[in-house]
Amino acid sequence: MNEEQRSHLLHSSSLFSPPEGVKLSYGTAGFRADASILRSTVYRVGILAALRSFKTQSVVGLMITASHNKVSDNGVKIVDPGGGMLSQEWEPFADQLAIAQTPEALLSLITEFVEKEKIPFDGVLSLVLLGRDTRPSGASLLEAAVEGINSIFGAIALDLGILTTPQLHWMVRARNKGMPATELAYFEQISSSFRCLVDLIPNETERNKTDNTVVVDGADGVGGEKLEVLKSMLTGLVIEVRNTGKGGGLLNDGVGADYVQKEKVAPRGFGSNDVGIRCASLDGDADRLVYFTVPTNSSSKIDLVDGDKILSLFAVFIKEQLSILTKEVKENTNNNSQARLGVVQTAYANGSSTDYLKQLGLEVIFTPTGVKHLHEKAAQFDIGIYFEANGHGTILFSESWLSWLEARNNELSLVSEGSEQQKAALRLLSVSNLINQAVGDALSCLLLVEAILQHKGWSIQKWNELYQDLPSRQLKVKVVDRTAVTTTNAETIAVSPPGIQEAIDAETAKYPKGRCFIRPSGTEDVIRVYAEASTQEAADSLADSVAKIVDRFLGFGSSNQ
Ligand SMILES: CC(=O)N[C@H]1[C@@H](OP(=O)(O)O)O[C@H](CO)[C@@H](O)[C@@H]1O
Ligand SMILES: [Mg+2]
Repeated sequence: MNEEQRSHLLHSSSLFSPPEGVKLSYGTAGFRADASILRSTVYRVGILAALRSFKTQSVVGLMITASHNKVSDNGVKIVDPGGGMLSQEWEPFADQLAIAQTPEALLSLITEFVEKEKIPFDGVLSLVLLGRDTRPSGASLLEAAVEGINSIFGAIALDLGILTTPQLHWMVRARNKGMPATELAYFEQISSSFRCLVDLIPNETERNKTDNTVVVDGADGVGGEKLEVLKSMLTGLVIEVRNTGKGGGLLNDGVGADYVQKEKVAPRGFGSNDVGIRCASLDGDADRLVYFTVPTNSSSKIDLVDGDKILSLFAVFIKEQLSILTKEVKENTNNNSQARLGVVQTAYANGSSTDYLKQLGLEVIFTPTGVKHLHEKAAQFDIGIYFEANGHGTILFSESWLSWLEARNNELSLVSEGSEQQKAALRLLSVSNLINQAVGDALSCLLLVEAILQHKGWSIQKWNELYQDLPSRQLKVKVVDRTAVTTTNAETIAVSPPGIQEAIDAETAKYPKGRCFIRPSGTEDVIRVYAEASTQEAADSLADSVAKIVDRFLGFGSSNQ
């Protein structure tokens, strides 16, 4: 870096001092905190994004959101060129940047890093696409990000305004593939592939049996707003959006997928008038989706249809279409077409869902929490389906398998246009266009769920009966230092503090079908406890006892203080 660049950086960073006494880290979803302390962090992530773009010689993204967290929080994360999360190798550098106390310290970190990573600056591209959710703090944080990007000579910031997180991921990926990357292109792609799937519904399906109306809770955030636009482009589906953010409701306040999934109650605006109706809920940045029904008008409790069940529905459909397609291939050619279909879950997946998926004959793999881990594993299959129980997930198709599928479809359209096999090929191609290949996307998942339910002629109740969830309970425990807990085996076993896993095991053994694990949250300053057992009372009691164990080992009254 030349002298001019160095002094520009020193000056620019002197306007963004880090908050005192706060140590933020680039967790499962980037940096997140109370919005009032985030300006310097966001500025620095702007610098990081510009460097990432120079390094990869590609377009990257920067998203300002705190997803399902409360409206006064905000956050920032980088989207890598492929549309996925920032490479994990760069996360430690993000942490160091965020805590550098002075402009000089910041400059020396950057200089060192640029040399170590051999980041090229001369005459090459650096473009960062920026998006933000509807939080009021978003506009000023976005300015800080732009300042950060502009502090690196040659880097260009392009503000795309208010977007869902998955839209930004999609646009970064599309742009790097040389495809149209506008919001309109996004809406057109997902609405037209939905239409293809609906057009391919078998005639024998009693279409009228499925109600084609779904009522969606928009969490009073960006998802509700975007769904209003998308719904006008759809045929064959009626979407009623509530909690759009326009009616004065507060973002994520008693609404949204996280609330619905964790509390298992109906969001604001849903109740006794909705008994039996198919309802869905998005989170604050529309990268999570859950479904639910209100079973009776006597309580606010709901029947939750979570991410595990969305995964199962997708798996059933994909497996079915693959078997139609490859049956033909096996009979007529030697083509090595057998797609490797795999499923990726985390320890939060309901035990019944895993049993069900294994019964279907699928390969099920577990990873630690956080999309980046799931995504990476799913990408190793020809078709990899991943979901977190909370409703974040997608289906990834490998490039090589998609090329095979396209060729096969062309072949079939010549020799047996309109055959069952060709329809299966077309359906799989449509799924690959509909479903976001970059990241979990509530809007595209909603359309895929709706298309599959129509295809199968299933009600939400029928779908929910694929298997019955084991009762579960999740709790959070505040501790002195959550980093004292380290885990292994996809987070199912606590390695430290010593003795805690033995205590958890002893407690779990008391409960039939008991399963319990703890882990430090990557987005909140808490230890999470998850328990499953044969009855709700037992799951509650197991979670409670283990929360007490956590408190005994690590709480404010413990000797670790
Ligand atoms: C139990 C749970 O729901 N954890 C969530 C939550 O992470 P934590 O690391 O548990 O705070 O937020 C992540 C980002 O949205 C999401 O990927 C993850 O699944
Ligand atoms: Mg989210």
